[in-house]
Amino acid sequence: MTPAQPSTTSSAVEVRDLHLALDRTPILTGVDLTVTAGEWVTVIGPNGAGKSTLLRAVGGLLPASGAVSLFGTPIAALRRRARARVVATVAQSPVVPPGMSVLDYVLLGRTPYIPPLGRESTADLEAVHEALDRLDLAGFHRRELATLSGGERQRVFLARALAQGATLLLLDEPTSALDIGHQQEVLELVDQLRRESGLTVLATMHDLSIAGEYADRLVLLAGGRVVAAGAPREVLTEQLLATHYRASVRVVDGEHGPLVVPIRPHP
Ligand SMILES: Nc1ncnc2c1ncn2[C@@H]1O[C@H](COP(=O)(O)OP(=O)(O)OP(=O)(O)O)[C@@H](O)[C@H]1O
Repeated sequence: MTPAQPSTTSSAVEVRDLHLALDRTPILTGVDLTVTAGEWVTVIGPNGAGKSTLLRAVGGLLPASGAVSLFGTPIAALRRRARARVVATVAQSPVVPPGMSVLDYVLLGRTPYIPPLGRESTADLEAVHEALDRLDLAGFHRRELATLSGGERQRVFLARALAQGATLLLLDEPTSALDIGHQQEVLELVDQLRRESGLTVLATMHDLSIAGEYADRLVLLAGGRVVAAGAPREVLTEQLLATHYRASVRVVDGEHGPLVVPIRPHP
């Protein structure tokens, strides 16, 4: 099967009336979501809202009823290798194979390009080293992944996704373990790739100010349903955040979008 290409349609992700249950518990109910090619959409929402589950369904990692299409092709019609060339996922806590080096882990991102029973090519190794360089990880390639700090490991997970060369990145809280400097570095890099290579980004985030600064649109998920969607200014309102997060916040104007400041409710 020919991998879906972003040029065939302007819609990168199309989710219609998605219903998903885990262990017979409904987790997502009637979710609609569209991400245009080249767009950055971030799903926000309180703990347990269903954000990770939604990303996993979009990546074809969980069966769901309703329709999920990537670049105009129903996800069920994309075979595993074809899908891996289109979409790369950075999960919240990926499984780390014991004893695996950073290089071998990032090389897993090249699996869709390596023939069955074949070996990696020079181009595969170049892609791996380029991804490591871009994530400030040059020199780490021989290290055992398990010995890295949480933030270093999170950058390795992202390096694997970049090495995969997919046109759609699904990032589940990609900066949760990063210090503020590496947070900015990683998000700026993703944004740069988006501008240079037309990458499409669907992310989840808990830091609402950062979510609003980088995303074109935000989708607020609560109780497995979309309760608000639109430009950051439309979604990051004190009222919506009070209702759905039960949080006391002030929203102030920032240079690149609204900034959400938590205010202690009962000083
Ligand atoms: N196998 C399962 N069986 C039943 N419920 C599950 C199962 N896996 C996940 N859930 C529940 O699904 C809900 C949504 O989980 P999910 O991880 O998608 O939420 P989230 O919005 O990403 O949360 P967080 O912000 O805490 O990471 C949670 O209430 C979780 O407990």
